[in-house]
Amino acid sequence: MNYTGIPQNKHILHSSISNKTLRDWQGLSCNITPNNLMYPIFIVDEPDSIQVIPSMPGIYRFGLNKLKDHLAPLVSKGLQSVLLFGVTNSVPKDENGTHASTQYNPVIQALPMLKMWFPNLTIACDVCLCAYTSHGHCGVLQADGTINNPSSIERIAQVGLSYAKAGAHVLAPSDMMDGRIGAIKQILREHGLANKVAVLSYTAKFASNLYGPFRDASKSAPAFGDRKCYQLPYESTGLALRAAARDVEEGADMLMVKPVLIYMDIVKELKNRYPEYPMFVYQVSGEYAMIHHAAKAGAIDLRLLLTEVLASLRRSGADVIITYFAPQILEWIHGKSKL
Ligand SMILES: NCC(=O)CCC(=O)O
Ligand SMILES: [Zn+2]
Ligand SMILES: [Zn+2]
Repeated sequence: MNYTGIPQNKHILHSSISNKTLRDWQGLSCNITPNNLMYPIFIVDEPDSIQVIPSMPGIYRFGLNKLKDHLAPLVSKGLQSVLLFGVTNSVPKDENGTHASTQYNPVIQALPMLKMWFPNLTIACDVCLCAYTSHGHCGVLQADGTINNPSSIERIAQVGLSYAKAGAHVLAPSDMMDGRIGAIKQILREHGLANKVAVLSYTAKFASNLYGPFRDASKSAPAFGDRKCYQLPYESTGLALRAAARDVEEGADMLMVKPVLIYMDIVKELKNRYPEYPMFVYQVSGEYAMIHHAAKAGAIDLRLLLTEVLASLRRSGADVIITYFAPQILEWIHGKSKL
């Protein structure tokens, strides 16, 4: 025995983790509740169909008449929020994405129904043109094929307004045009909706190789070129920070990093810089596919790995995780008090 006062026991860590409650106390800020989840949904313009998406096993495109049955069990398990994407098969596409803001847009049709069926569900709408433009780009183009930024943000603001008028609680512009947050905030103010509708900015949306399955799901692949002139280069922390400063300045209510698993340094940095803002992260289609296929091949255990991934996202600073795994996670939360 040594009673000299030298704190020999100070670095014994096992005492903090020797039972489950003790371990839980070490990570309470990483807990996952239904409030930490947002579920992306594809709504297709064929009211009675449920369409398989081959590149995203387990995820479907739902027609308007199939949405209620899909969502009701999830809402009863605690689902708090959804992120809506429209997918069009028969709606004519044009240069300006005209039907992104008309009744042809399946999201605009679905909003009043969803609000009636699920009055406590918070509904966010992805605001973009790419599913409605003939060229498949996220903005309006000039004759030489480059982005016309002023026309693009005018259209994006109009699309946002039409979702807001149809009942959206949150507008999430994913187009990555300069000035879109300010343009949306301005049009909401002009129509008396600024105090009712929040703006979740896809702040740091990187030009990633992880979006492939989504483009298949939403039929929004660009007809030519790529999105590198408006999405962020993945090497650039500097542009991600400038994008966040810009969006905060323009009045964004919530921030997002997308994709997430290979961008967690950015999540941490943005959360440290903007602790006042809820931090959203989007676990995108390619991340979903990688985890799904690894589990299917028997390389990893889906539940164990996903639990670890979710905890690590929370640890890095994420408040809300947008994930295609939401139904699965809710099922686990529902079956057990803690994930
Ligand atoms: N605005 C949404 C995307 O661009 C892609 C999301 C995904 O890959 O899941
Ligand atoms: Zn887009
Ligand atoms: Zn997008």
